[in-house]
Amino acid sequence: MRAWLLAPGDPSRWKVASDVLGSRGLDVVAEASGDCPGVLITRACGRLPGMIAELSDNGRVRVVVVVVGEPVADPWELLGAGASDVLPWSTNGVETMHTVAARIQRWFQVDRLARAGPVTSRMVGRSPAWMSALRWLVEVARYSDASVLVAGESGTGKELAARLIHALDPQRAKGKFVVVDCTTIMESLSGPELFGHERGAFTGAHIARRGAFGEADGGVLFLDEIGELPPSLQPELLRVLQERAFKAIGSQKWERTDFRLVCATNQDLSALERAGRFRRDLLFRLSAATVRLPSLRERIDDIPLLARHFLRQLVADPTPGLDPAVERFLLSRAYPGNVRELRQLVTQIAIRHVGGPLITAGMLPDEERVAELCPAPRTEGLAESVRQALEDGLDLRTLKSTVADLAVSTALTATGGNVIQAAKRLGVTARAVQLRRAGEQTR
Ligand SMILES: Nc1ncnc2c1ncn2[C@@H]1O[C@H](COP(=O)(O)OP(=O)(O)OP(=O)(O)O)[C@@H](O)[C@H]1O
Repeated sequence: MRAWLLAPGDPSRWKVASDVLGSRGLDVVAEASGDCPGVLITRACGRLPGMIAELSDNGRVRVVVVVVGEPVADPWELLGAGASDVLPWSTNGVETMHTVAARIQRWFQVDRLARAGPVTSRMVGRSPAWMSALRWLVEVARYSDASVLVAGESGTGKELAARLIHALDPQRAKGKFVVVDCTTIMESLSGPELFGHERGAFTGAHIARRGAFGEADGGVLFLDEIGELPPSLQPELLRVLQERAFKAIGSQKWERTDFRLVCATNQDLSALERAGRFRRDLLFRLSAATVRLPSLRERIDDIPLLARHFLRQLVADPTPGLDPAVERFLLSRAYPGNVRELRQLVTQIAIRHVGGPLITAGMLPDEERVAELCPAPRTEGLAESVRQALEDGLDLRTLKSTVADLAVSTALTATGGNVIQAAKRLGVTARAVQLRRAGEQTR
């Protein structure tokens, strides 16, 4: 376990810190490196956010910042710049450095699980956006018992993530994983799916049934589409979470239950809360830890990897490879349905494969092939914007430059800030992207 340690202009603190880290089994190097986590010990100053952004490669490398002297006024600024944690240097630093060492050791454990665990390997991906979500997921699942809110667009793998939390939770893995889709819960019957019911509790209740709260005892209760939970059931859920007990419908008896709650949503729950459609106290309770799964747009590097993974599942040995043209095609598509949509597309392609070592362009579904052969750029919206801009008096030069700025910033957002990928998408050099971005920032 290697970690770098910097304490600019402060050799005595560097020595104390390196002794503690060394005593905890960390191999300390005195030069920053992108290959391992690091520690920066420094006084707070205006240049600190910039330094952190550089050392952490904008959050890709984990860096603990230990601040000497006055506490930093705004630790959020440092976290925003990419620091993984910000701690004050205690009187002699020893205590602080033990905390730092424990944190770094935890990261190594998390990384090992995220990279190579038999459970995590079900979730495919290696892009920075994906790895950072996965690491956080593993950390939350393994080292806490908190309720987790998994947020992300449709098809990004939220249910898979919830199953991963169950499998990685040392306390709950042996218990059940109980799924309830909140869109199917009926308000009028006060949620028999959740509470269960006694025989004869309502018309049609011919036999007693156990509900999800009882079934999930000792395991994980996964509430999918939590934003759709009927308002009348929201205080009831909160009560069960607080009291860890519930009554089945038609029963007078309290039943104890102890489950871990994992919820998923593709909606903005804070917006629902502001609109009065979701209880604030419940929202706080559910989102003790929030894991946001990236869309496929934010992890396009993972597309070939995912496509091969699905092909392996669908076509038995020998699994065909992807012709470069097919790979290019897969990379060029938009996937509003995210990983699920990619999976469906690969399934359609696999059906057309009748043998041979490669998936070729001819195996793409017909409409996909047509789109590939005669790409028809969608320009209706663009034409309207250009008309509007000309009406507003913009000349061609300004218009061209504005469109180029927009294209670069959109491509950068879509690739999670990856200049090389953005350049590939735009068909220009990485330097051109950097220059335009720098131009934008100085304007
Ligand atoms: N990282 C991944 N690796 C492998 N398969 C994945 C990954 N993410 C998603 N999938 C697959 O994509 C499909 C959709 O995943 P899942 O149902 O978990 O998404 P979701 O976000 O819960 O969707 P929805 O919002 O529509 O409920 C599933 O077949 C799942 O196995």
